[in-house]
Amino acid sequence: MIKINGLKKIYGEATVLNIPELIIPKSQCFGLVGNNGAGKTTLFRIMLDLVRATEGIVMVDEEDVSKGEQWKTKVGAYLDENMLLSYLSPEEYFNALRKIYHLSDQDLNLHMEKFTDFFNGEILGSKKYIRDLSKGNIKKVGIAAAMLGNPEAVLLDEPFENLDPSSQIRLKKLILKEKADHQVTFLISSHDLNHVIEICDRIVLLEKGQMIKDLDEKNKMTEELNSYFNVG
Ligand SMILES: Nc1ncnc2c1ncn2[C@@H]1O[C@H](COP(=O)(O)OP(=O)(O)OP(=O)(O)O)[C@@H](O)[C@H]1O
Repeated sequence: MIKINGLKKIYGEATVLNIPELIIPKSQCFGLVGNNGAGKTTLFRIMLDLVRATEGIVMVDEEDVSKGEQWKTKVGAYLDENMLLSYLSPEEYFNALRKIYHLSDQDLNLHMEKFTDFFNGEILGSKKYIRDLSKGNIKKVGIAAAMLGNPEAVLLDEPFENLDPSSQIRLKKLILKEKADHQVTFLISSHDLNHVIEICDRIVLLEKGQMIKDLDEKNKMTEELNSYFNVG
């Protein structure tokens, strides 16, 4: 379970995030939406202790992420290309992660098998370094890496961006299957309302760092989000 309390991030005079309380239970597929600059990436970065909050606390299973290390074995994430070792081939990268997570070759092979359709024959055996893959294929490496090591929660920033339509559909299936089979909690930020509405149990709408909607009824998500984003 992820708990946020009194979280604020202030840059100079600007408060870019202000979340009094947010609790994300185990196995929830949590969608985060909001216009450019709303604070989605900042929230994810603070949750992963990549950026320090000005005030407040993020807890993963009762552990403050800015103080402990144990949570790192429970959380996988892909925010951007900076999280990868782009000078490695995908195989070399996955194998390095396999060693970090103390997985066997067989564990890694089983994990890779889950991504066969998603990779579409373009990732493994491509004889390319990660940096030389297309943007969409780099994203696929990052997403597969985020799900390696049996994390309890996976944070994905704009996972559908740069993916072709078939890959977007395959990713939605992968997320739903991981959630159903292993009760993985997913936190997904996206500008694609249709995708998040389809797969998320709950969607929070951020505006200028504030949570202005917290929606958990499927039939209301479409109406509420369309009316908010319809700039007509
Ligand atoms: N290092 C920084 N210094 C100053 N301001 C920053 C810094 N990092 C982020 N911000 C500001 O924080 C606000 C939130 O940015 P953030 O990237 O979290 O938004 P976002 O919702 O992820 O946007 P997008 O949809 O465009 O990716 C923006 O106004 C941004 O300019």
